[in-house]
Amino acid sequence: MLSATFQEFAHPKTASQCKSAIWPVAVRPDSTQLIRSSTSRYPPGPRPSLIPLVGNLFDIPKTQQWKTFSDWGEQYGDLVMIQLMGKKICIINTYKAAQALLTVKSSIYSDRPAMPMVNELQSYARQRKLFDMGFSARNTSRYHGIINREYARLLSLLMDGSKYDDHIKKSIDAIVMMIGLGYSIVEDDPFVRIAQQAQLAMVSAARPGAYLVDLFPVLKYIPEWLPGASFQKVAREGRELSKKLQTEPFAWAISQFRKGEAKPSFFKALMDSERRTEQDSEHDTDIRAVTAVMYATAADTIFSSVLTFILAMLHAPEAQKAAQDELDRVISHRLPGLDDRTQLPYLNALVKEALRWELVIPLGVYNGYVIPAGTTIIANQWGMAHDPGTYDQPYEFRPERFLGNHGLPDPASIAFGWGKRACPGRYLAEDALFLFAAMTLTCFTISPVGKGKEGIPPRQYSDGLASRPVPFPCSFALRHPKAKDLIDNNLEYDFEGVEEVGGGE
Ligand code: HEM
Repeated sequence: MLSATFQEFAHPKTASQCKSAIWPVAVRPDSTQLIRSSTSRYPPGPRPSLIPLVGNLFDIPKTQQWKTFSDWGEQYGDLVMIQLMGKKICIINTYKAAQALLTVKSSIYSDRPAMPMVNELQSYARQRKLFDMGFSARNTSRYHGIINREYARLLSLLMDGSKYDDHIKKSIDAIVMMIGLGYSIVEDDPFVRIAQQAQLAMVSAARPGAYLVDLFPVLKYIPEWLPGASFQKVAREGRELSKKLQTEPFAWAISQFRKGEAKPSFFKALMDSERRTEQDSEHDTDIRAVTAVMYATAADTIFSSVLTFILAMLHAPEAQKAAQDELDRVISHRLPGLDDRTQLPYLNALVKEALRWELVIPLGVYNGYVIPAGTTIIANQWGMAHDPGTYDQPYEFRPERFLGNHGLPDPASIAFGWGKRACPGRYLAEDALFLFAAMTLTCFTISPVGKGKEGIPPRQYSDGLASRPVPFPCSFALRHPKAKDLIDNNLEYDFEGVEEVGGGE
């Protein structure tokens, strides 16, 4: 059954679509010739090297691999097969194929963790259920008060105009630590520092293909002093950081809980849950791991999506203006909240477009794929979001594409991954991005610092599992005197009434 689906996508584009235009084919003089016949059960792809085991190693660029994968997609079709060290890797470049292979058929994945380097840091498969419970749409809405309060403070800091990215990063750290543990961060916070280090180790460890151990789990048994086994060192350091991340903040949270002083949070919801008994050490181990994963994954991803939103506002001032007009029309006398979302269709479309325009996680890696046995799957999320066959003029920032009955895939269904391994923090991420956009656009105009087209910062993104814009200057200018009043009045507003976060779902 699956092979039928696989075969459905495992053919190249028609001759007219296919740049090489020689399907089925054997020979072209460059390294990207098609090498398989139409009767092959595998999709086509660039020709692997004749040197044993090297495969397509030298065809894969060291940075921004997703762009090369998209070029291959145009050349070979929805699915592209490459080889590394004798191992087959299938790249999915279109939403349609990803839906069929990764979502509809997601039950065929093994539960086996995808990447040993990452899983050294976050072996929490058993704990996924707790995550899903804590961050269901309903439970996430109980954290809205925390996000509101922090953003209200952030607006007043953005008025000073400088170091906007520092202010935003701290605000998101504060949100994540409060939601995760009920913890208020301080200047140069020690827990935030550990979370950042662990996150960095995880991100560099998870760069697809960065470490062969991702493809050959057996390599993890090689001692780290052997030449070429530097991944062992990274994994060891990652394990140490992971341990620190799991123990230090948790010890603080437990002491608060025992004193009866724990604030509503993900941690407290799990501690209060009916599943836990006083002597339940297994459940406590799960809570420790899962809260650590939460603050290691949430802050940087939300930060990246917010930076992309800001960069997009510099590239598409007319979209910014349209969202501001909508906000002024619908809510004029107060700051917007998440409850206003249904009244703000244009802003909703703008946030979707920000998730599509650049991807926080450009590539997803999946293992345990059954057919062909042992194939590693790379979901080229970036390629899917920029596929002109799905989104017209994909490099343009055009929220209008998501207005009315557009029939387009929701970018969230690409940006947050697939099937069983899809992002459990999706609702929190979307809410945090939406509220950031709504509050900042109500109060500020976001503009480039420089003049003219040259003043607009380029769309340059970092590499790694999670990508973000390289730092760029911009200005937040108050839109009108009333905006300052809105900000000042909200600082006095008491958002303390954050609801208890219940277990429930
Ligand atoms: C805009 C922000 C975010 C984006 C775009 C994003 C995207 C993703 C994607 C694509 C995956 C799947 C990775 C894979 O292919 O294996 C993922 C996994 C994950 N995300 Fe997010 N994420 C975001 C925010 C968050 C937040 C706020 C949290 C925590 C509350 C979170 C927690 C996780 C966890 C724990 C996983 C691993 C899930 C598993 O393997 O079962 N993410 N995320």
